Amino acid sequence: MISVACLTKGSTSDEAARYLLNGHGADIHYSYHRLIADVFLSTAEGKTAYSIIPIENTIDGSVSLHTDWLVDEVNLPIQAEWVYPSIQNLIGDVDELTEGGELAYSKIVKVMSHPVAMAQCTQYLKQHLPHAELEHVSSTAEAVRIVKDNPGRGWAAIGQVSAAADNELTVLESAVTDHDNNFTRFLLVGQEPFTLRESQKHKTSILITLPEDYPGALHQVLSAFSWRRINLSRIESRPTKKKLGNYYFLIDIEMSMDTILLPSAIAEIEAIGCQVRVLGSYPSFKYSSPEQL
Ligand SMILES: O=C(O)C(=O)Cc1ccccc1
Repeated sequence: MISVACLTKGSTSDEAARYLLNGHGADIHYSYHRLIADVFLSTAEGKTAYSIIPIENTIDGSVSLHTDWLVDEVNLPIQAEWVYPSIQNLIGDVDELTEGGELAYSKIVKVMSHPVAMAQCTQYLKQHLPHAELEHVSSTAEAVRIVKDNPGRGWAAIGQVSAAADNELTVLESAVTDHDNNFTRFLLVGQEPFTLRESQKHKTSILITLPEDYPGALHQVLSAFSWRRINLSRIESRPTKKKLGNYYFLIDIEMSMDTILLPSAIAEIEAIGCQVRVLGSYPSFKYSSPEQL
């Protein structure tokens, strides 16, 4: 049995998790949490083998809060990454929010969702629901549950079809996301390597803190990769939170730690006085169809 911690049942994370994990003959047990902090802590405290973390979005970029948790609060290696299309829908009570069989935008006074899902629907909300109050909650599934628990108030949620069904609500308008190619990158974190399926691609994520007294250190870091022709797929700076103006760099590398090249690049970077922390070396899965990665 593989135990997995995830945001609320019916959340985008839940659907993405099922896409990666189900259908491989393994017995998966999900434990659901309202807050991403509790998703992380479940595995950090050894209650579950893995946690599912949404980490980056096509529209919004990095989910900073989750990145910070991964870096500052827990020490859980990344064991897999995959992308999943996060298509959101407008959900509510069909009797309350329609008129003559048509969706009545004017009846909606408040829309609730997870901030990332809300950001994915910015244009839609501006165009159709400029009058509605927007409220961020801990997940799309939580938004749908709150709408269900507050009938007659003109509230709607942005979330997943399965959450609408679980709460006996209706998808009033489907695919309200502004862009069709809306993908979210998810991470599977935990102590054990992920072996459920084979991947074509492997990645390594590292965190680099530059020495303060070494001008041009970032340039040196990048050149350690470039002359070895090692491809980087992401570089992002985040404040260290220890001193104003101090940053670390999060770098995703399209190569496994099992190669000779990558450890030697890291050794070169350490030699100039950088601190390097490997966040994980892991298989990367590409979304290809609803059935298969
Ligand atoms: O709120 C959810 O359903 C989540 O799982 C977080 C999220 C929201 C939007 C895109 C990806 C993940």
